[in-house]
Amino acid sequence: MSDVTEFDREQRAIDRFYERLDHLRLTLRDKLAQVRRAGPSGSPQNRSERDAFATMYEDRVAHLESVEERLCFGRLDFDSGDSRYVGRIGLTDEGHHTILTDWRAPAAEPFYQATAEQRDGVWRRRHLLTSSRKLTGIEDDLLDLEREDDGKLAGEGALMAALARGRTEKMRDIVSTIQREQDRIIRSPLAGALVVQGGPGTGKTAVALHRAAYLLYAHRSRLERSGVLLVGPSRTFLRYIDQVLPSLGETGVVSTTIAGLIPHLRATETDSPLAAEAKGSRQWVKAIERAVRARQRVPEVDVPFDLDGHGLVIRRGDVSDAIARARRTHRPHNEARESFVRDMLRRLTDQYLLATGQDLDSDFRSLATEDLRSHPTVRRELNLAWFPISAERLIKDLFAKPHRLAEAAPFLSPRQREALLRPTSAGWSIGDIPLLDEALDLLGPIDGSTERDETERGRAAEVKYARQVLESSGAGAGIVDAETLAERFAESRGGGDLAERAAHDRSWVYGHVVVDEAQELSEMAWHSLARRCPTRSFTIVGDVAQASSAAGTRDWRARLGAMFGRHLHLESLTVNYRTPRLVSDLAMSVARHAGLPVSPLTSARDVPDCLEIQRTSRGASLSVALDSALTEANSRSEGTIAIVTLEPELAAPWLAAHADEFTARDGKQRLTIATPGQVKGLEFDVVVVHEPARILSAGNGAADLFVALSRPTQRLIVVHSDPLPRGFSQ
Ligand SMILES: Nc1ncnc2c1ncn2[C@@H]1O[C@H](COP(=O)(O)OP(=O)(O)OP(=O)(O)O)[C@@H](O)[C@H]1O
Repeated sequence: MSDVTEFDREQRAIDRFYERLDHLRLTLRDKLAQVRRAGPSGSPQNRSERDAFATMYEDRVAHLESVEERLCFGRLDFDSGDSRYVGRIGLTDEGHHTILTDWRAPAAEPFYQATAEQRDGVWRRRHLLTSSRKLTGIEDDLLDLEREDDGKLAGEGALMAALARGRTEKMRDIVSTIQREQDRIIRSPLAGALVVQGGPGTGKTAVALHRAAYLLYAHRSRLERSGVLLVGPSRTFLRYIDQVLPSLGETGVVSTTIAGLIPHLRATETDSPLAAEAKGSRQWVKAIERAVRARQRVPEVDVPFDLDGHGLVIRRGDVSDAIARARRTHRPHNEARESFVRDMLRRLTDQYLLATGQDLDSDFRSLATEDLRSHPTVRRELNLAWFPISAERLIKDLFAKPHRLAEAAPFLSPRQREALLRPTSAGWSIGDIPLLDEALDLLGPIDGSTERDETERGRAAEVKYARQVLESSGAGAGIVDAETLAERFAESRGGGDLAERAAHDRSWVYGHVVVDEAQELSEMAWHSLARRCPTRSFTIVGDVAQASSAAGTRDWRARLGAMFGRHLHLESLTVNYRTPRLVSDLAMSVARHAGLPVSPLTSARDVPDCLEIQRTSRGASLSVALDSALTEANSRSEGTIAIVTLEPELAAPWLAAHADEFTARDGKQRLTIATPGQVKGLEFDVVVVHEPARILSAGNGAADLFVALSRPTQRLIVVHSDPLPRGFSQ
């Protein structure tokens, strides 16, 4: 279907979209220039207003810049004779008629959903392949002629071209080739928790990111202000995916790791599997509460002391009452301490005034209270009764002092307790982060200031101010509402954009949370995330067969059932878009032999010569693996290569000596040498797996080997001197 006239006609349509895009860009740039030309003069209100509009225009220009590639990628032809073009964004002509439909709009849905069985009035789906602004190919799915298309891939040519492309260090969007089963997940309702289980390469990450973009489009007013939180397994992974959402025109997503949930801390240590499992239990919610309560203590006996020659007593009964009253405020420990101290000082002041024969409302009352506040015995005893403490100190003490751990966490076995003990000087691990998070919530900041209240007060003030600006100037009418303008004001005052501010505010409440590689999360990590999204609107993607953390899960319902109840929905993805069939079958065979709970998986494509197994003599396998990577680099001008080994540090000197040979034309490194844990979620054109049997027998064995074997998009090379694990030949 690519005769010249048809081709020309489509090229003309594409030209028109770019013309319109250029026009929009120009208009916005003009507006931006006008705002900037106004310069830094005028009242502070005028300046803020101008800054706010400038930032908004800049954002919109950036958005329009980001849709340059594959602006339009599809067309739908209906039985009615109508046709509709589908692209990255929606465009209208001068008369405000839609000429290009945003891929996320309901009108674009048939582009991804229509089949010969269920055509939705579509007789032809056309894929437009472009390079820069030029049409390079047309591919048609004729739906009214096709039957029996179950399992068929939509736009197979376009899809295969996308899958065969060499990889870079950044993931790309898949907007033009989203498949039906993926689209259904992307467009699922916002409410509830959607869990997507799928084997390696089934597009879980891609789907999760496109779903975030879809939700921001379909529920813009709800999500724009609260934002979306994206949780990934590592910083490397977050860097790998960081271009996808901007290329879909979305920037309101905060990405982080579990370790990054507490911005000022770094998790540098690795827990033993026993410690990781022990720290993951949800029972820590109660344990931390007990640990906090242990810092609220009634003295064993009454404590007498003397003030100005008058004998006074810190009575156990008073302390006990004051503790109970302070607890009833339901404030965090460090904040409620103020109530406790105030209450105790009031009681002691009464005692003092009575002892000195003065009225309880004497003028000396406040002086007496101050004397009591600074009395060494009173200070010591009140501190002991209600100890101000930071979250870091609370958790460090728990793991350094066996009696504290035993008191707070009686559910731990002696072996687990032993595995958790460590000196206070030790660094943090990922497993500590949710415990610290819980402690921060129960303790509050140590100086007693309420960060959350301040943030909220600040935000309300911004909105009020923005409303006044809009009312007084009328400038924003129809373009921006007060809340959006308030966000801009906050930005122009150096507060950073929404994503930035949310990322630095532990108490930020998100409208939706997307979790990738979710099988790794412990119960406590889920508890931390639930706090950040009380509406429990989640997209959760992962593969239980790839779970390598001892605190991770192999059963979604068992792990998440209590948290989401009947709002938990399970979906699955079954087509592997990454790995060539032979390699995928090998990875699955090894995983099955190792007893992993693998999901059904079929590969989308075959690639000739995609598997090589090299046996070497003992001691030579690492150098053979390195040489193989070099041979691959020399034989292909582009694409990425990884060596997956338990000993990446041994290869470092070799890599330093050969760095040039792995440098791509654009100066980027093409070779990665990493452990299986470090390549989780990533993919490379060529993967060299070094000594699979050793990977299998190490800590997280089977899952790690499954991850390693399922990373390549083109070719897998296995280098070994130890015998191969079961499942390699069958
Ligand atoms: N519909 C599609 N069109 C084009 N490419 C796709 C499509 N679906 C997935 N892919 C590609 O397949 C590869 C694997 O996708 P992705 O990384 O999202 O898989 P995954 O399920 O998260 O894998 P893993 O569990 O191994 O982390 C990526 O390169 C992705 O772009």
